[in-house]
Amino acid sequence: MNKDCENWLLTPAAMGRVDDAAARSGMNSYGLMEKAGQAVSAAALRLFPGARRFVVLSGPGNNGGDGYVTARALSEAGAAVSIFRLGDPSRLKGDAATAFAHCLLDGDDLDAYQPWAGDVVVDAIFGAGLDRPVPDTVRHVIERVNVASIPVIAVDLPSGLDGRTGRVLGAAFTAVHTVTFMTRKPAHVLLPGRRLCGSVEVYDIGVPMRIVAGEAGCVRVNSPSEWQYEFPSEGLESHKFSRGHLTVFSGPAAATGAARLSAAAGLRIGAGLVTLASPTAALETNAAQLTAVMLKAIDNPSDLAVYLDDPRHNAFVIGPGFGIGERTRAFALALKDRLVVLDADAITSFRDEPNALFNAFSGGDFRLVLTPHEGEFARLFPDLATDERQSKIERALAAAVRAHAVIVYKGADTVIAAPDGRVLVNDNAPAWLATAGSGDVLAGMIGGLLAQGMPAFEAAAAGVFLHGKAGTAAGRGLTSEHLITSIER
Ligand SMILES: NC(=O)C1=CN([C@@H]2O[C@H](COP(=O)(O)OP(=O)(O)OC[C@H]3O[C@@H](n4cnc5c(N)ncnc54)[C@H](OP(=O)(O)O)[C@@H]3O)[C@@H](O)[C@H]2O)[C@H](O)CC1
Ligand SMILES: [K+]
Repeated sequence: MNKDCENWLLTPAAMGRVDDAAARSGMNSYGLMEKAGQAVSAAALRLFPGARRFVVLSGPGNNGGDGYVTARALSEAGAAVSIFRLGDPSRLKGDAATAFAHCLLDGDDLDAYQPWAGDVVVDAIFGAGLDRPVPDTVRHVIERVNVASIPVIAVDLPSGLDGRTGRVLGAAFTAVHTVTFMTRKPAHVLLPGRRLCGSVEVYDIGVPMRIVAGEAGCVRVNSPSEWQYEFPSEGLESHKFSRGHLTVFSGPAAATGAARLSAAAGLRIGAGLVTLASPTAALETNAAQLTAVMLKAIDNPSDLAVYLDDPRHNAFVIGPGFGIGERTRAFALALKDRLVVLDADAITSFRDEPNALFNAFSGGDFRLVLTPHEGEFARLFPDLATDERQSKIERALAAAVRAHAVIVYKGADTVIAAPDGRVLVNDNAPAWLATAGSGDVLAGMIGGLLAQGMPAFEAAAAGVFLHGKAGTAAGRGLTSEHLITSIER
C-alpha cells in the first residue's frame, strides 16, 4: 500500500471521480484495470496455491472487467479457471469490453455455477457501482457458495456490499480476502462490511497521488499519525500541575464504580491530577477504594460553582453512573466553558432537550466530547439514527455539526467526528472490549488527554485508539480493571 494514502477512505463516488480524472490526465484507463486484475490473480495464487480450480464470477461493469483480466492472468499462470458471467458480455462497455476481448476463455451464465470441492471463487460481480439490492441470480449464487464453504476472494468489495455505507444490499459474499485499489473505502472498515471483507489488501494500480489526494477529503482510518502531533509529551520539565486536572463526577453511594474506573483511566493516561467529585453520602464508599485519585464533596450546583472558580480544574467527565435527570443537566450545563466528556447517563439526561446542551457549548472552540453508543446516539439524534440512507460516518458528522461537539459514535467500528468535517473510523478494537465498564474507561482516557491540553478531536481519537490497543494487550476475558492497567501511552 502507498504510505501516503494508507489511512484515507474514499467513497465509491469519490473513487469514480479519481478514475475520470486519471483518464482525463491522459492515463491509459485500461492499464489501470490490467494492473487491478493482475493484483487479484497474484493474491489468489499466493493465498490458494493448492486450489483445484479458480472460479471467476464476472459482472456487467468494470468490476467484471477486473474479473476478466484476473481470469486471463490466472490461466496464463497455468491454473485451472472457469468463468461465470452476469449479463450478456457483448453488452460490456469500455475497458470491461477490452478485458473481455483479451480473455479467450469460454464462460457460462452465473446461474450455471455449481460449486465443487477445491474451488476458490474470485468475486468480480459488483464493486463500487452497486447501487441497489443484488438480483436474485446473485443472491442464489451467494447462498450456494456459502453452503459449500467455498473460499471467496473479492475484487474491490464483496458483491452485495454498499461501498459507501458498509451495509448489505440484499445479500453479500463473505470473503476471506479483498483486494481493493489505491485506498480503502468506508465499507472496508464500517460494520458489517468489515467482517465480510476478510483481510483487506490495498493495491497501488498507479493512479498519481495528486489525483487521489484531490478527492481524499477528511475521512480517514484512525491511527497514531492522525493525532500524534498533539499527543502530550512527557518531558522532564512537566510536572503534575502542567499535566492538567481532570474531575470525574461520582454517582450516589450505590453507583460509584463507573466513575472510579473513569478517574483511574484518566490518571493512567497521564492527567497530572484527578479528583473524584462525590456526593457527601458516597464519600466513604469512594474513600475506601481510592489512593492516587483525590476526593471532593460536591452535592449541588452551588458547590460546583465554587469548585469552578479555580480555573486549574480544566477538564471533566460526567455521566458514568451519575444518574439521569435535572441535577445531571444542571451540572453538565454549568461546565459549558470547560473541556467536557459527556457520557452515559449525562447523554440520556438530554434526550428531551438536546438543544439545551448543544446551545450551551456552541460558541468558541469545540470543547465538548459526546461518547454515545448506538442507543444513546438515537436518544440525542433520533432523526439521524433512523435515516437508513446515511452511513455511520455521515451520521456522526451530521451530529457533530449539530451539537458543535466531537462525537465518538461507539461500536466495534467507532466513528470519531468533528464539526469541522474531520472523521476517523477506528478499526483496532478487539471483540472482547465490549465489557462492563469499558465505556467508563474510555471516557476517562479522553478526559485525561483533554486535561493535558490535547484538542478535543485528537484527544477523542487518541483515547479510542489507545483504548483498543489496551484491550488487545489485556487479551480475551479482560475486566475493566485489567484494561486500565494495560493502557500504554
Ligand atoms: N481506481 C479504481 O479503483 C479502479 C477500479 N476499477 C474497478 O471498477 C469497479 C467499478 O466499476 P463500475 O463499472 O463503476 O461498477 P461495477 O462494476 O461495480 O457495477 C456497475 C454495473 O453493475 C450494474 N449494477 C449495479 N447494481 C446492480 C444491481 N443491483 N443489479 C444488477 N446490476 C447492477 C450496473 O448496471 P446499471 O443498470 O446500474 O448501469 C453496471 O452495469 C471497481 O469496483 C473496480 O473493481 C477499475 O478496473 C480500475 C480502476
Ligand atoms: K466484487
